[in-house]
Amino acid sequence: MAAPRRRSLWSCCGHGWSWATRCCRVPGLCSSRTWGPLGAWPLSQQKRAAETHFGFETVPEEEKGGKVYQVFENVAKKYDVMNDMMSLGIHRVWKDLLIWKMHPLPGTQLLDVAGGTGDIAFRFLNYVQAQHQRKQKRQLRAQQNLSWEEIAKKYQKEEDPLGGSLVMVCDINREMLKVGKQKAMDQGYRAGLSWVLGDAEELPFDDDKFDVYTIAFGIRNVTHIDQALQEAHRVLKPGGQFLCLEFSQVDNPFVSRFYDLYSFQVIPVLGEVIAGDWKSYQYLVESIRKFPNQEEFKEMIEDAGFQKVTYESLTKGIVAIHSGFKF
Ligand SMILES: COc1cc(O)cc(C/C=C(\C)CC/C=C(\C)CC/C=C(\C)CC/C=C(\C)CC/C=C(\C)CC/C=C(\C)CC/C=C(\C)CC/C=C(\C)CC/C=C(\C)CCC=C(C)C)c1O
Ligand SMILES: C[S@@+](CC[C@H](N)C(=O)[O-])C[C@H]1O[C@@H](n2cnc3c(N)ncnc32)[C@H](O)[C@@H]1O
Repeated sequence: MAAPRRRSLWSCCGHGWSWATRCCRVPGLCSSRTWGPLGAWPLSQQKRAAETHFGFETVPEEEKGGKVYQVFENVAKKYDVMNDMMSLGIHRVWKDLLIWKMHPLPGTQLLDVAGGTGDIAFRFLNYVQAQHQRKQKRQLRAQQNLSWEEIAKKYQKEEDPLGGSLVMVCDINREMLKVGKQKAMDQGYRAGLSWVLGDAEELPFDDDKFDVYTIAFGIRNVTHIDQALQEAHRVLKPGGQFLCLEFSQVDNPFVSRFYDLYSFQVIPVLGEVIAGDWKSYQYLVESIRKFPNQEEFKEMIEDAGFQKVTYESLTKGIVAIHSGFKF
């Protein structure tokens, strides 16, 4: 069932993200004439203008999307190098673990929301390709009368090295997708990969379409997390899996002290030195603190209709992988 559309005071023009050429959430960029000033709405509705957080700042809900957009527009070009520097490469291990947990089989249709510069998508493609090759080799070895040369020939003839797997990277930010597409070209990823501009809160896909939905370090930035979770549930096929990799709550007071020190004293400095952007990295560490802990987020996933919801904390709870199923 499709989730109902929300209506905000500064309502989106309704273009939808699948074809909009401008970001409706960035103030001043939306070309639609359907945007209206607050005064155009009845007073009773104006009073209900909800507030949310943007890091430690309190902002009207309608402003958060634009601010988040600007953060990722600013950091897009330095995003990958920043992640390696800030995490000393640990983010790569966390992302690998997400794919191992998914254990996708050839033929899997994956939707990677807030996919940014494609790290999850590329790992998925590597994994399914390796799985498919292993499967082929096993099948061919079973035909014992074939020589190794014949096996090699058959193996080379195979047209789809992914065994029908597909990954759709969906992100709200044009600049992040641009960097991702360039990376894909440079690294030779072409087959089985598509890029779509879209909002996690209003996904431009039909119901029951994907086997797996992933969101890595993305959901923390979404204004209405409950809405994004409902959308995840809607687009998954029955039996489909939801997987989320996100910062979480550190479970050890000693680690927590150093973690805070490193987060607040080192990360923004690195942001300034490497990306020339202190504020975006200040937002990163603040947004981590505002995100629900492992148990609270588990409940939110259950509230969206997912079943068998579990989580695994990694690196003392610095991040967690949550999993759930649509039945
Ligand atoms: C704008 O929004 C964003 C921008 C982005 O570029 C990325 C994201 C989303 C994030 C990712 C895709 C993941 C990659 C990014 C990060 C991991 C950065 C966020 C980092 C933190 C929240 C801090 C925690 C970092 C780590 C666990 C990575 C490893 C770092 C260290 C071990 C620190 C080493 C640092 C030094 C030696 C420098 C000196 C340190 C100090 C003066 C402070 C004292 C610190 C320590 C003694 C060590 C720190 C200890 C810990 C952090 C605990 C680790 C515990 C265990 C391993 C058990 C995005 O949204
Ligand atoms: C920290 S990056 C994560 C990128 C990638 N998943 C990774 O693990 O490296 C967060 C991404 O979330 C995207 N994002 C933020 N709000 C979004 C929304 N409402 N819908 C879709 N993507 C969103 C940003 O544009 C950004 O690319």
